[in-house]
Amino acid sequence: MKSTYLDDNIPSTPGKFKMEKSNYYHRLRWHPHLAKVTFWSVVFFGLIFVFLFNSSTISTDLSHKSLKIKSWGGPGWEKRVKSSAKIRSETETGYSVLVTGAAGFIGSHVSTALKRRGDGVLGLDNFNDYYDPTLKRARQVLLEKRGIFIVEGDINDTVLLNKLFEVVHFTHVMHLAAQAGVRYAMQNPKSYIHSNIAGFVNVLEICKNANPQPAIVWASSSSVYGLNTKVPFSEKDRTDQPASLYAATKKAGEEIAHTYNHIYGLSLTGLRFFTVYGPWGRPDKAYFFFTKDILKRKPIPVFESGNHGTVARDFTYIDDIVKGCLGALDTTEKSTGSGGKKKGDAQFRIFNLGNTSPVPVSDLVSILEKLLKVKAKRRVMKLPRNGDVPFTHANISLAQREFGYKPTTDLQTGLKKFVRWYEKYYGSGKKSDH
Ligand SMILES: O=C(O)[C@H]1O[C@H](OP(=O)(O)OP(=O)(O)OC[C@H]2O[C@@H](n3ccc(=O)[nH]c3=O)[C@H](O)[C@@H]2O)[C@H](O)[C@@H](O)[C@H]1O
Repeated sequence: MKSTYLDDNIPSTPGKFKMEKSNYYHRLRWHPHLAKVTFWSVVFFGLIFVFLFNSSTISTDLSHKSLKIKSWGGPGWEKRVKSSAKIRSETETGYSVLVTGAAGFIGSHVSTALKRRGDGVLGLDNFNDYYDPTLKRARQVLLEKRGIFIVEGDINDTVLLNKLFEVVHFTHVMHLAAQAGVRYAMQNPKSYIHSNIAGFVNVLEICKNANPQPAIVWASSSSVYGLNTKVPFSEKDRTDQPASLYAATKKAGEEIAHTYNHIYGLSLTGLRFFTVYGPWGRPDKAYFFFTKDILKRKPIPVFESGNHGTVARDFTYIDDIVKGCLGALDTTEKSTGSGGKKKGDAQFRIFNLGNTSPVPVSDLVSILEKLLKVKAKRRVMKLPRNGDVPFTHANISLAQREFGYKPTTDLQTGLKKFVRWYEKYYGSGKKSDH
C-alpha cells in the first residue's frame, strides 16, 4: 500500500516534477526553520547518494557475480548437469566424474575418453585467456557433441562447487584445472597462487565435506623435479629445488594434498605429467608455437644449456597420458571420510606419466621441419633463467606396476598427428593468429 502511495507521488513527467519542486520552495519561504532541516536533509541525502554512487561499482561487480550465479542456476541448468554426469547404464566402471579444466588440452581429451566408455562426465572450466580462448570454445563444442556439459566457472567459486556436489554425487574428481606454463610465472605470479594453490585447496575443501567423499586424481607436473641431475626422475627423488614458481605451486599442491589425505581421509592420486603434446594442444608450448612460426618463416628460439649442451624433454603424447589418467582413476580406492571426518587411512599416490625417452629440442625442430616441409630459422640461444630446466626424463615403473601404464607413441609419430590436426584446424596459416 505504502509503495502505491509513493508511486502516486512520483512525477510521471519532468513538467510535473518541476511543479512540485517549485511548490516545495514556496513552502520554505513560509517556514524559515525548515531551511535548516532542509540543509541537513540535503547533506544527509547527499551522503547517501555518494555512498550509493560509490557502491554502484561494487554492485556492478556483484551484479557480474550474480549474473554468473544466474547463468549457472535453475532447473534447466540442473537437468543438463545431471544428464552430463549420468553414468551410462551398461558401463563397466560406472563413475560419475567432475573434470575441472575440461576445456583445456588434457581435460578435453580425458573427458572424451571417460564419456566414450560410459562414465558420467561433468566439466568445469573458467575459459580464461591465458591462451586463445577460441581454442577452448572449439574443444567445448566437441565435448558438447559428445554429451559433455562444461559448466563455466572458477574452481575458487565455493558456492558453485557446493551446488555441483549438491546436484551430483560425484564418485571421482579429475582435477586438471591449473595455471600452466613455466615461463609465464614471472609475468603473472599471482595467477599461479590463485589457481594452483587457492583453487586446489577450494576443491579439496569441497571434496572433504562431500558425502560421500569422491576419490581425487589431480595434475601435478614433472617440473617438481626442478634442478635434479639424477636421471631418470623417480617418484622417490627429492623435489625441493624447483626452478619456477609454477613448479613450486605444483610441489605445494602435492604437500597440501598429503595433508588432506592425512586429516580427512581423502583418496588422492597425483600425476606428474611430462611435457604433454598432441592434437588440440596448448599454443604456449614450444612444439605448438614452433609449428606456427616455422610455417610463417619466422625465427624460433631454440634453447641450449651451458657449453652448447643439449636441452631435452621427455615429450609424452596425449593418448598415452589419457591412458595413464584412466589407469590412475580406475585404481583409486574410496576416500574414507565423510562430512569432513576421517574414518580410516586413505590412499595417497604420486606417479610419473612420461614417455621414458627424452628428445633434444633441436631434434624436435628437425622432425617439425620434415613434417611441415619448411626449413626452420633457428636462433640458438642459452637457456634463459626464467623457469626452464635443462632436461626431463621419467622413470615410469611405478605407474607401469600399478596400472600397466605403457606409452606407445614416439615423438615422430605423435608430432605427425599433431601437424595433421594443426593444418586442418588452422588451415594454411589463415587462422593461425593464436
Ligand atoms: O611437463 C611439465 O611439467 C611442464 O611441461 C611444459 O613445460 P616445458 O617442458 O618447459 O614445455 P615447453 O614450454 O613446451 O618447452 C619444451 C622445450 O622447448 C624448449 N623451448 C621452449 C621455448 C622456447 O622458446 N625455446 C625452447 O627451446 C624448452 O626449454 C623445453 O626444453 C609446460 O609448459 C608446463 O606447464 C608443464 O606441464
